[in-house]
Amino acid sequence: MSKVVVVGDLYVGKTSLINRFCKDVFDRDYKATIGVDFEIERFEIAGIPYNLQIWDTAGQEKFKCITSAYYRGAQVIITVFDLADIQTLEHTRCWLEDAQRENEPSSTLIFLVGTKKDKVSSAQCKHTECDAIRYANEMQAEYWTVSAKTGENVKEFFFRVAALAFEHSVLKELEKGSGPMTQIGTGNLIKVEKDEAENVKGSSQASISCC
Ligand SMILES: Nc1nc2c(ncn2[C@@H]2O[C@H](COP(=O)(O)OP(=O)(O)OP(=O)(O)O)[C@@H](O)[C@H]2O)c(=O)[nH]1
Repeated sequence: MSKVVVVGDLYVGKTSLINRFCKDVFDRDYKATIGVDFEIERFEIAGIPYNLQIWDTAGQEKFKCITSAYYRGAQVIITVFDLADIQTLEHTRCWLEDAQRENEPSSTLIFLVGTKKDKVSSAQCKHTECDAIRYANEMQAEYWTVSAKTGENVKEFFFRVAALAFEHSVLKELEKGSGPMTQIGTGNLIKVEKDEAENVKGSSQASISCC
């Protein structure tokens, strides 16, 4: 299982992104997240059960002292901004710094996600993308654009997160040098050898599924 924390300004669409993926729903009414909330999503990667524990955090400043307590132990940080509001992109650096402060920077996977793609024209999206890619490079993040309203790219995005988190876990177990038998995923004791781990990247995406 990997812990995923989703951070970003209020109203950018963090809850909507998670709800679209985990529950396949979209609510046009805004209900601010109070503190934190989480969902566990089950995947099967290369035949191995693997879970993501996805933490939704409040974007409102007044909850920061609560939410930051939940950043610790994250393997994945998803920094979210609204494609229709460039200021929220500028704030992603601070959100990432806050989340990384609680973690070992080299041990986290980072994603930069522009939401509400349905609200912007393709010209506006491309324009914002130039800045967003620059931010993503600085953050060493992978950049995605999604719409929770239409569902565009949402599944693809989370499947990618799961595949990379799984790969990361396998490689970390190998680095620990805990021997050829290692526990990955939920409940299955699998034998991971270096050659197999190196193949995970290619194979996991091809055979990933959500339970
Ligand atoms: N058109 C459109 N609206 C969206 C999309 N995603 C979210 N929204 C709307 O944006 C508003 C805010 O969404 P939330 O998901 O609650 O935002 P949040 O980032 O979780 O906000 P906090 O909980 O305050 O941090 C809601 O009214 C959503 O319906 C999207 O992809 N397209």
